[in-house]
Amino acid sequence: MFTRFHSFIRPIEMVQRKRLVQNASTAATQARPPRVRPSPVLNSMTAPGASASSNIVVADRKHFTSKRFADAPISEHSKAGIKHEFLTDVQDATLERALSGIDLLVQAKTGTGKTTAFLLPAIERLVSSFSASSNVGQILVLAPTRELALQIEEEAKSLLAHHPYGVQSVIGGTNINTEKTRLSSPTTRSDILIATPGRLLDHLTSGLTLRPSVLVLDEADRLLDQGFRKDLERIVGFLPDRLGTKRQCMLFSATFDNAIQEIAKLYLDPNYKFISTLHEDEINTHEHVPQSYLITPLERTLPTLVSLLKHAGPLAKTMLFCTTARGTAVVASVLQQVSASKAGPLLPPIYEIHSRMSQSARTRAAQAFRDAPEGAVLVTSDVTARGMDFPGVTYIIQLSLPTSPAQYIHRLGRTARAGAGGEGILILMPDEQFFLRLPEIASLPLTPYTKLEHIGDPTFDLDERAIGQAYAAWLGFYKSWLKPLRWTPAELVKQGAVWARCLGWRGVTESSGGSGTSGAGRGQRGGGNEVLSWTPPPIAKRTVGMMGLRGTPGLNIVDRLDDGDDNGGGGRGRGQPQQQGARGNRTTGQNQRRRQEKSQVEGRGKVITT
Ligand SMILES: Nc1ncnc2c1ncn2[C@@H]1O[C@H](COP(=O)(O)OP(=O)(O)OP(=O)(O)O)[C@@H](O)[C@H]1O
Repeated sequence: MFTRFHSFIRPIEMVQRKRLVQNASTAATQARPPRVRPSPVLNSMTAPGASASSNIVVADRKHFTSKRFADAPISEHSKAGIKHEFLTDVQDATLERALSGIDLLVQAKTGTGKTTAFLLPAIERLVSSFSASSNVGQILVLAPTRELALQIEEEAKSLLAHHPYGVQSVIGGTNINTEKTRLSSPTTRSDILIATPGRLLDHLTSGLTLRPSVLVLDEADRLLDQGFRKDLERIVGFLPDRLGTKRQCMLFSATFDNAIQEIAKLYLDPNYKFISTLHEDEINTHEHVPQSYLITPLERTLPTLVSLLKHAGPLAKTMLFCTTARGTAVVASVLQQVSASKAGPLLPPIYEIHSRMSQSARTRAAQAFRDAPEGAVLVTSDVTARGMDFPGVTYIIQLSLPTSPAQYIHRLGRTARAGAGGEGILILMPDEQFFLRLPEIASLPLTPYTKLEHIGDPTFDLDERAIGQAYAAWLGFYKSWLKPLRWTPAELVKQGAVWARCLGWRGVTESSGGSGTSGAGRGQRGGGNEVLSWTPPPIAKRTVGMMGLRGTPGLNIVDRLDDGDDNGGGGRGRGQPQQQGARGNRTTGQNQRRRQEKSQVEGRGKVITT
């Protein structure tokens, strides 16, 4: 479980943010214009409530200092590449220490400029050890998701615009041979290498040699949790000894969990510095972001969602987080249908992104949402929960339980970035309210949501197979939460049936004898003698076994699903993107890692495919 980090990491170097703010306000009257010149990104941001054409509303200047990049101890080439004027507090707190070459562990709120904070000193390291030929991966940056790796690559390109160095990324879901060609090309510089762990391992195991002088772990707590830990250990095993090469290591995140204490020792020099721009007792989200929760019965979830989107209006830029990849696909499909229906409310264009899509479809969706100046909804799994910097996001809706308090904070952090405003809404069903009482969440300024409009019951017609997949994914997700939910496996199955019905599963067979394996619901119809048997979506025996639900009443167990996918996966729901990807010549190991890279979140000890 996520906890504050300060209490156990030593040596701790807390940055006095108050002091920074004071300095900033004193200096503001002398050196600084009344309002900081907005960055290009800020220029495209619209605060909630403001129309897209209105000027930016800068909601929170707290994380900016009065120090200018123009005065920073960095090369002129770097200065020329920076699009910002003033350093944020995390950039200020880390720059000189990072330049000195010591190892750093850095915690700062979401959207406060951590990417520049690690890229800039790393680039300066290249400047001080200039080599006319490319030193592949002299700076190695690891990121947990492909989208984040691509985003960091873009930022590095921009910072390198006036330097002779180059940056490349290696990520899962793309053709590995093309990457190999790029990395070995004498004409392409790859001084900075941004990678997702699985794909980097593929390269290292097939002969790539790296001797990085700087290693950065972005979203370090995520990279060091169970899902990636083994890969990380193996990657470091391929690198030369840290002491021998004087490799600098920097770990960045907005959150850290207990596991990092042990892992940090493996990655950091004993004299590392811990830098936090959070105060000991400060809450870990932006205070100016209104955050509310809405409790709604499971069967009202989808109408509630439509109501929220309607209330947000056609100009809102919304990220809607769902629990699993399958769940994301099905919610996106529902919203697309509601949006297409003439009788339904006017909704902005709906995009979707999750790990069941091909990488090219993921990249296209991310780009389309990024480019949307206003009025767009990205229905997303946790693949975009961390680090993604989509400009102008005004609303974050979280549908059902986030996998942890840390994940709630990261998802919320997709809005209100770089001082802009935003709003967050968490939708829970009644049994999920325990989440609000978890200490890390109870301390946040979460208030009940009151502005819900009546929306009626939007109609939609989902592919039966898509419903079946979403149902199985739902059971898998909630199976790992049984204890706090106080559900028995039988209750879980009962609730799963409610979810399937909510998605439009009919599953009614009229017979006098019932359907054998199910018995999820039976009733009399019209006062006659006809027995009505309600059957939930079929679920493969093997999946039931893997979920530990063998013997639980109310399941419709079949030996195999018609599409031959025991895990309730593989098929496509109507309107869903194709799942083919650039597969190249993959080995079994690569395929395994590809699957692992897809499974982004460790939900309470279980890997959940997001
Ligand atoms: N000094 C600055 N002045 C103005 N804007 C900045 C500055 N530094 C970074 N930004 C902008 O702020 C936004 C957020 O930056 P970034 O993505 O690095 O945040 P982060 O702290 O890494 O967030 P997360 O924790 O979500 O990964 C980006 O659009 C970036 O261009």
